[in-house]
Amino acid sequence: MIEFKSVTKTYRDGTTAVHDLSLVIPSDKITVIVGPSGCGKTTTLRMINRMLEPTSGQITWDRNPLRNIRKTQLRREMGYVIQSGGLFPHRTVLENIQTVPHLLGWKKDRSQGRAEELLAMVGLESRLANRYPSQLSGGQQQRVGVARALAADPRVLLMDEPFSAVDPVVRADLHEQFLEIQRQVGKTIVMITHDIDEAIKLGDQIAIMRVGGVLAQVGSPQQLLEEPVDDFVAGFVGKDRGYRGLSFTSASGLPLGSVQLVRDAASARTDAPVLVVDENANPLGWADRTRPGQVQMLGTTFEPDTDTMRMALDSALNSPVGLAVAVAQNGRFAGVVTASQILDQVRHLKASVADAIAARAEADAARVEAEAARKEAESVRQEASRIAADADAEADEAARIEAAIKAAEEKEEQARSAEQAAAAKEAATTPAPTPTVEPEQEWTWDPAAEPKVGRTDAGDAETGDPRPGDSTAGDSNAGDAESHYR
Ligand SMILES: Nc1ncnc2c1ncn2[C@@H]1O[C@H](COP(=O)(O)OP(=O)(O)OP(=O)(O)O)[C@@H](O)[C@H]1O
Repeated sequence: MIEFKSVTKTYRDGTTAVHDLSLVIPSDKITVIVGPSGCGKTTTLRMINRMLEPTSGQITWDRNPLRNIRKTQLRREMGYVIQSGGLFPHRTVLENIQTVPHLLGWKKDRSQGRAEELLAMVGLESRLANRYPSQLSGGQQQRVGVARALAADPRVLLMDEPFSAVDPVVRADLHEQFLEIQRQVGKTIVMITHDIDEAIKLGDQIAIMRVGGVLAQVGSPQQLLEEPVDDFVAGFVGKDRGYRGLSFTSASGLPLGSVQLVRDAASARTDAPVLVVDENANPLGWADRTRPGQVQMLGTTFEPDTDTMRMALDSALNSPVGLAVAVAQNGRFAGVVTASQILDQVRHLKASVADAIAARAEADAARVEAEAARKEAESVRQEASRIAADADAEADEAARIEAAIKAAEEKEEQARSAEQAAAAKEAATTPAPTPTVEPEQEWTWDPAAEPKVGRTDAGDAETGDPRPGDSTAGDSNAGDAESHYR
């Protein structure tokens, strides 16, 4: 697999030939790069064998950056075919084909054997082996170019407009041959063309580029025909893309009807179409209604299991009675179908394709929504775990503070105990202080306030309080008075 990752190529004069190209070229398949003149096709191709280096981005081959692979090694493992073959004019056909084996130091016998083998593979007669390129037709030169590119059995084949210099008939022939070779060798092929028909015919995958070196769409031929992403692609794949699209739809689901079969056209006795068949029920032609006993041409037949709707429609349109004749693999008559039945089927399939596309679009939208929801959930989860981490940190901090408070209280308690112990010690060693006598409170006597009952001259009977002015009180009861008024 070759992968372009956001590759841009800007030439020294400031021309951006390829802009931010991301493209996967799968192994063992044909990828065709197609687009109008100057859209960057050749620049893209030349970056694959490092004839040009990207200005930015990266190209990998089986996940290895191309930058890490030596150019000489790269070019041995990648065959390169250009317009008109690009053959060396002073070397014969065989010598041209042996170019890379010669560079690799193969023994003469081996490289000559390989060249002869390839000559046959590309459909050239051995008598052409010693001719020079100028003695070959354009198509023959092109075949030699392909043979030369395949000589050292490279893993990748890069082809820059390989079939553009030959006429349409030769080109169609070369296409068939090329597809047959690919069936045999199964290389990873990257081909450039500006011809969308060629791209549709040959490509497993087509990359359409627009001027400015921007990839417009990549997909299978059928995808491009049925689901062009925009007007540029729709315009590029052509106005008759609906009809061409039939080439990718199998004829297997067509409803097949029956007709009368006869061995002898003369035995046809009805105005309805009658098919003349041989002893194995292989169709021969239609009984001619206007000339009894004569057989009208059959036109083309189709095999529902292997042929396409386009072939079935061709068969119906070419039929003198308007019926396409379906045959089994062994050629036996299988049934008939009209052009309008074929078109009904096509409309039905198109509606299913449209439904499938709509369903896919809905599924894509749901996937995008689910992805957004997943991202949202992820960010909420991250936020929650951040909050939890903060809460943990706060709890740690609170525990630290609590421990500090406790430690401080313990210290205070210790200090208090130490103070008390010190005070007790001091008290034990200090003599007891002499009790101090408080000065007597001044007393004024208010005779009006004195109660009238229970009073004796000796003092207050109830309280025992001495009367002020009692001259003996201060002398004989001095201790009691002190404790009383204190
Ligand atoms: N060496 C160069 N220096 C400056 N600009 C270049 C150089 N080579 C190509 N270009 C420009 O880069 C752009 C892409 O060229 P490129 O040859 O890759 O396109 P292309 O699609 O292969 O064209 P075409 O189909 O005509 O061969 C064009 O505008 C071309 O003029």
